[in-house]
Amino acid sequence: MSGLFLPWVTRNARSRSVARALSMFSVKRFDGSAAASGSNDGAGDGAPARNVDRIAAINRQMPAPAPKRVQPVAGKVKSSTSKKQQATSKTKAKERYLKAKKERRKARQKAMPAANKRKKVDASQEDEVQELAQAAVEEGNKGQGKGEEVTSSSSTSSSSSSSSPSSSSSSSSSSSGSSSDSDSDSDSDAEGSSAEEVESQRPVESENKMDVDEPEGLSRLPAPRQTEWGSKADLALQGLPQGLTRPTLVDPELRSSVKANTEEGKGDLDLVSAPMRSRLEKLGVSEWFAVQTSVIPMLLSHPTAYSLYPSPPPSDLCVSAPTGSGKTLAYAVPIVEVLRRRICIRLRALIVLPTRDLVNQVRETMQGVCKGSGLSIASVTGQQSFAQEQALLVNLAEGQQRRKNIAGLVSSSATISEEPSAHTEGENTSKVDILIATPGRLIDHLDATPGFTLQHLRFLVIDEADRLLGQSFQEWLPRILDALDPRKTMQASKDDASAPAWLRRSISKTTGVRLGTFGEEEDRDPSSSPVQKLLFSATLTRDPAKILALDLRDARFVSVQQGASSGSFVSREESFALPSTLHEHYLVVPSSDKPLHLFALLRPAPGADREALRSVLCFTKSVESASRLVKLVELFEEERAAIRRRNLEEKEAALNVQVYSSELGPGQRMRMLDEFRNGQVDVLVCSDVISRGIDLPHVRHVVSYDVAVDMAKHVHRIGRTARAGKRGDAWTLVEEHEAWYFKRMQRRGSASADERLDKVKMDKAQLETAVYRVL
Ligand SMILES: Nc1ncnc2c1ncn2[C@@H]1O[C@H](COP(=O)(O)OP(=O)(O)OP(=O)(O)O)[C@@H](O)[C@H]1O
Repeated sequence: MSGLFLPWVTRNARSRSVARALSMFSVKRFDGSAAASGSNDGAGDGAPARNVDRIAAINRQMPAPAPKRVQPVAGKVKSSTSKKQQATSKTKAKERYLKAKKERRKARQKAMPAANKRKKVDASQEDEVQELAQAAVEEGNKGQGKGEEVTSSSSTSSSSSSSSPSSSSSSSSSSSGSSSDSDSDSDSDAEGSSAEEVESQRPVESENKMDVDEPEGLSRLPAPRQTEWGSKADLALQGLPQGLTRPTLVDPELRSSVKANTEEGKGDLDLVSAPMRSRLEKLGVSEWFAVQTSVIPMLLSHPTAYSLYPSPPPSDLCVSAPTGSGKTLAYAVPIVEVLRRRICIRLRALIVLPTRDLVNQVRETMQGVCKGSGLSIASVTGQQSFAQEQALLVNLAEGQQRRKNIAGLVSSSATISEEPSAHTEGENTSKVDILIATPGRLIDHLDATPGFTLQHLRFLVIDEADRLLGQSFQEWLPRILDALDPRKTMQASKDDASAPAWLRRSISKTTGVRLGTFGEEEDRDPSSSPVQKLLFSATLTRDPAKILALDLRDARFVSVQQGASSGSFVSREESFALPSTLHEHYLVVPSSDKPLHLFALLRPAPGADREALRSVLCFTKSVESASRLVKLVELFEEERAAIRRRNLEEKEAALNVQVYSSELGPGQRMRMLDEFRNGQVDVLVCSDVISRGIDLPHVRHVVSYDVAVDMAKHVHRIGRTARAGKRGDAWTLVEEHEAWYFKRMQRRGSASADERLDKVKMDKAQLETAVYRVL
């Protein structure tokens, strides 16, 4: 049944708000099964079975329909006359062929020596079978040439059917019926089956259907296959630096005290200064996490680590560590430790992040760590006007003023002609030591902010590197690399903290006095950039093309993952490590029952053996789905409250469910995150806009209402909980037709998927009770 048909909604006086909400979901269809169950259940309004169907009918509008494979129709329509003609012509051809074949064999046997005769008989029988099949095919092709339709050769003989392609398809078509039950497949394979077994369990129904109907003579194109990651050797061959093919593996359980190690001699982490330690302790950091324990010494123990223009420059570093494992401090602490010794302000550290929210978050962390160091920090994301950001970055007014003052001091003949333009790098008037930026806005400033330069950069951090390296807008990466290249910014490489280059030249010309420089500016090697590049992500992939584009120097790769200490790490090159405190559950559900399952998680039936989920971050596939889901949950809540009132049950607080989306203004987004942090919002529904990097320590549960499109996205989503060693639970609602793909994604994307994943089953009673209490 199609068209707008919602009899139960209009009949049910109690559900006027349901009808209102439904009209918002623009319900266009109410299919026969739901209507039938609504009218046949014989129960009054609010009967459980009927309500389940009603909700299912609402939800039918929510998920996008799964794409269907188009079945080829060629070769399907066959007239019975042509089939008979074909069968007759084939039989005759076969007879003719057999006769000729028999005669040939006899002649051969006569000519053969006696000893060989017995062996050859067997072989010739096999030949015969093959030639029979060949003859049948040839005959069929002749028929095709005459405009006859070709039928499957499986009908000709049992032996030939085993070798002909069409017969194999017919046998697989019979098996497709049994293999089509993807749900039962997903139910049964949770324990202990290998990745290969998963491959063999792939639902083959649609493929085999296509085989059955394919016209003979057309060879099928190979099925698309996902690119496999190469072995270490393969990666190395593709030009990946050696250091990246051999990761330094770090046990995620590794910890060390932030307090200075006074008893057992100096440890690597004792390189961290006392003021920094006390600062961290004030921030609640008493021990270093694994990624910090390994990365901080790597960055601070190099002989030239504290130099602003290290020569030789230290190695670049790529770090992959689970979500919530403390990667931000792993780079923030060494940066502040090195830069706190600087004398004059230059832009020395640039941290690039993919979103404004992440920039704000990292800026706050940096400000916390920097406090008392004298370093200045700024961020540019486009949230402020361009002019405001420029005013934060460079001190143009001061630079212009200085030029004016100097013009008065130095003789006019010597200075005015040499005075560089306001854009000259030599007149660096940076107001910040550390800049945190989104790539687009950074490029805008490189283009249009006079005096803004990256030539003094000591650290370039690319956080969420795999995501950023996948973005090419404004050619941000090559532009940054160009801005770092000293050969391209040579002109201003020897400026001075107190006197710009043009002034030094002018003064030495007129007075003969050579002005000194602060620090190591004079000694820096103009052919190589002092910048150390640091890449971080929980899902850092070593895609050679992207890595090579970064022009890394002697790069090393640190990977924090389970099994590293025991040596049991196997070379699953691109598998992602997950926090050990994360518990992952999934529910295989019919698409139409997804809201019911979510609601049953939020409002479990009385007596259910699990607690209601609160502090939930819920991911949907789009902003639109997020808004609709929020409306649906609100509707459930309204009805639930109404029933409780009528039943004189105790009043209970309604769930506060909100949408968080990029469509909200920056202020609204910040407010909403604050409310969520404070516990005012119970469920925050969002698309993948905050799946990466956002640190909301109180998030106890993550629900993937729609399955993530790939494992990397899944890892970032579920990584919003179980952070900093706390327990967290992730729940994924998997539609029946997605079950196989979900499991394959899990097994390919992370080791120990089978042990980790907990399959949750909700019986109908649990769902019905939940719904009964709603409507
Ligand atoms: N040594 C530590 N002791 C206690 N808390 C820490 C420590 N290091 C980091 N944290 C806290 O852990 C949380 C997660 O840190 P952070 O955001 O740096 O994780 P991450 O590895 O960058 O995660 P993601 O990959 O999701 O971005 C933060 O709240 C941070 O304050």
